[in-house]
Amino acid sequence: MASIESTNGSTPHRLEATGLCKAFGGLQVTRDVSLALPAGARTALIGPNGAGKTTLVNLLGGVLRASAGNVRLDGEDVSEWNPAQRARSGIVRTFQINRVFKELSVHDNVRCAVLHRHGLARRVWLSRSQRAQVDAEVDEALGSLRIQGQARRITGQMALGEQRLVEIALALAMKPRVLLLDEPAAGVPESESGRILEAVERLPGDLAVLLIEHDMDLVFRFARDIVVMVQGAVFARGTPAEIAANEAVREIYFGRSGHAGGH
Ligand SMILES: Nc1ncnc2c1ncn2[C@@H]1O[C@H](COP(=O)(O)OP(=O)(O)OP(=O)(O)O)[C@@H](O)[C@H]1O
Repeated sequence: MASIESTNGSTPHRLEATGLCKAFGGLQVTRDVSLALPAGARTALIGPNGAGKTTLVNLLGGVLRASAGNVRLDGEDVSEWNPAQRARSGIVRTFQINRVFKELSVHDNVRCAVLHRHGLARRVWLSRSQRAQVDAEVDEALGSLRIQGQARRITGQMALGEQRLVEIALALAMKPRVLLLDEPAAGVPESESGRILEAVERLPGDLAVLLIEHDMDLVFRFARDIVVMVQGAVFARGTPAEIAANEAVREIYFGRSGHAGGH
């Protein structure tokens, strides 16, 4: 795709949301939110329960339509695109809940995603070169998370933390330009969350990643930028050090003696 320059003449951001608004009935849950993720972004979105994080991810991924504002991918306006169109173009998300096929092997789960991306999901027969290409892409997705050794395991028999890695592998098999990681550590026992952190730390360098997460250890170890949402609006943004030192964030979000101060 040709590079489309933003209005100030610079290279466009991978993902740029401008002035997003959303209401459910009379409840305004997204208030004029703007967010820019350059290539290689490692941004965490945090905020108390009900702050509007999931709604924002749904607006970025196309599950919800904004009542105002727009979303651009590498400069192209994708605001009217549905989730499938956005995913095919590179805005890929994982979900808080498990979306893997539990009865399939890890390899076959990821293979489904690769076939889907190539429009081959309904094909009964693949040529030898298509099979080789699909298998190579499955190996690449598993390899980038270092779970190629688990390829033959039945996904439903794996620990929850390992299943989350399979989910991230499914997302990587879609060849994302922007990855929206929705609470990858949710429900995962602490003993396994280290593996999730290792995996997200190894994501491809040029991928723009937005992590929504309540686990502050993961957030502060992963993020180079943090966006804090409160009541549907961006309350603060900055580096982890800036957010940790932000007294208003500590009071509103973490509580006076909150966790952020410890990092
Ligand atoms: N489909 C919906 N209809 C009505 N209200 C909704 C809907 N989805 C979300 N909300 C409301 O919008 C607000 C923001 O919810 P959202 O799930 O985006 O917050 P969140 O920051 O992701 O919370 P959590 O951290 O608990 O997941 C909440 O008050 C929620 O009740």
